[in-house]
Amino acid sequence: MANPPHGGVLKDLLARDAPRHDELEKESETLPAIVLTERQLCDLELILNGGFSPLEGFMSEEDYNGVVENLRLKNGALFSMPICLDISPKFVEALKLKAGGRVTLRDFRDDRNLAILTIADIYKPDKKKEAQEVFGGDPEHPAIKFLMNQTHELYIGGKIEAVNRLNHYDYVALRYTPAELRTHFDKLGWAKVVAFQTRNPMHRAHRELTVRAARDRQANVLIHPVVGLTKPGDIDHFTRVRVYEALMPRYPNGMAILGLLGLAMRMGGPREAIWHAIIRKNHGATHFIVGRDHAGPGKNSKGVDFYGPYEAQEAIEKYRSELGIEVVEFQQMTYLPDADEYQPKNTVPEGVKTLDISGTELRRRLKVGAPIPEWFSYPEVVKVLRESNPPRYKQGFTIFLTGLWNSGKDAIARALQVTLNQQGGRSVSLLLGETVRSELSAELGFTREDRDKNIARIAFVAGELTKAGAAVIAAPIAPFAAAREEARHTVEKYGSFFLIHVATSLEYAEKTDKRGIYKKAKEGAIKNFTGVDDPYEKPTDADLVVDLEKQTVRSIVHEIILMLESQGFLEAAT
Ligand SMILES: Nc1ncnc2c1ncn2[C@@H]1O[C@H](COP(=O)(O)OS(=O)(=O)O)[C@@H](OP(=O)(O)O)[C@H]1O
Repeated sequence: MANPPHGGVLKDLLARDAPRHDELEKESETLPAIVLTERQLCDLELILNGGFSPLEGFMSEEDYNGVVENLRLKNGALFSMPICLDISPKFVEALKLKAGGRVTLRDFRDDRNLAILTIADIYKPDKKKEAQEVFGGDPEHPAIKFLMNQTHELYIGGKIEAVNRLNHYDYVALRYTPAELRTHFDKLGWAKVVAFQTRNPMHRAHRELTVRAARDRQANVLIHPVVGLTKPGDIDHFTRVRVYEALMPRYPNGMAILGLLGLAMRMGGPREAIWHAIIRKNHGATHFIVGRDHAGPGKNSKGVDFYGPYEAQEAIEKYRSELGIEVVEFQQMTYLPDADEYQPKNTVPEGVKTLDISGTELRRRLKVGAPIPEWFSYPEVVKVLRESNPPRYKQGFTIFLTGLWNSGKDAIARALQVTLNQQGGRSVSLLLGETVRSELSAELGFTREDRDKNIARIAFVAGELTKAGAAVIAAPIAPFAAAREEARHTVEKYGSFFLIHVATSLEYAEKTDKRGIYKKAKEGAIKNFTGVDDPYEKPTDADLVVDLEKQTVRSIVHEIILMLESQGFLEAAT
């Protein structure tokens, strides 16, 4: 039998309310609705499926205060994390929400009604106290930043009736509800299950650690990674799940299974560790691995750790007797090259050689395509990570040429396009000013506002193409520094951006104008013409400055190619 849930009864609201589904669905259509955010959706899913048992809804004021102050619900049960539905006073007023009323909770992704909440109370939390008591009070803590900047002023508490489960479209088969996992453990005949929480890719050390935990306790293993919300900047869950799937065959057959948990983490260290243990208990695990700095957000900007390395383990220890899940303390594993094995760091005798690769070093190696040794990770895991972190020579980039009309930027752009096509390896997209103006921005004129919009559209397209691995060459006039900076910012979310100022002088651009455009502009036939009666703000942040009066198109293209090559974009690593 799987471990009994927290509080004794699995609060599987979906199963409980299934017989009343049609009636509840009908009612949900008639009620005012709150459209849930991504984080609220994650919380709701775990309330609906019993992952947060004994909760049956979002916390009312008494439960909330009890949890913040003493880690206890009103009924005395241990619970360490406030699970609250925040709402703005304006919204409460607009929908005339009040205690006793009923409100539908809706999914923002597909507008489906998921639940009905019967309002117990609407209250103003003491956010300062919550920040201090729950997360430790450092204003740089991500959960405190979220609480202060993104969480609305009021919380709305009340019990929930389930209408529909959340729809997922990724890794659906691996997302087990607590009830499903419990059934699965029973079917497999697993009496003892060690759960392993992670928000990172797993390597050989993690495999050794979990196997060791299983061996010590004569248990099986549940790899239970978080795929809801983790720390900003973490490796995306798509990559991670492919990593876990690649790793699973490395466990002895029948020893371990993989299940995904749609939790929104708070990075709350000690409080979060207790919460994680309760969630795993609800999913049927009997043992839970708690590591060094478990669910901690690392260091603040002054380099100070938000939590002590063993604070989480100490917090758990304090509640050990009532947790109902045995905590297995994580010993950091280290590699002993002479023995070709992993050992807990604290058991390695002095003088014995050990090897480690830090997360930062791993990211560096992935970025530059440097080797990752087999003692550290399995080739199939590294392959997945490399696919998601291709080396520079496989990454997309944007070359953004800015300059006056007839500065030569279009000629350079076209010559660069064919040069890169000749090189091969990437598709090359050319976004000339005139093409964009006719295909994307036909309705725009040449006011500053319209020009800014035009550049923002180019940046959006360039960003998407860069993300997809293309070489993008954009060549608008882009006379304003702020818009160029914004474009850099947009593209750099996905790849590299090079600003090239084609600094050919106005005199030269005018002298070589075979179409008589400058003449027309000077005569007033074209208004707001850049360089004539509209400004051009010279870039101060260009990655390269070129000038067609002093250089040929060929030499400029060569300069750009050399710049790309020097940064690893053109040469395949050996
Ligand atoms: N007032 C004014 N100022 C500047 N340019 C003008 C203006 N009116 C029209 N054109 C023609 O529009 C083309 C330049 O547009 P861009 O998209 O590169 O400009 S911007 O980056 O949005 O500022 C460029 O067209 P092409 O020669 O076809 O490239 C200009 O000739």
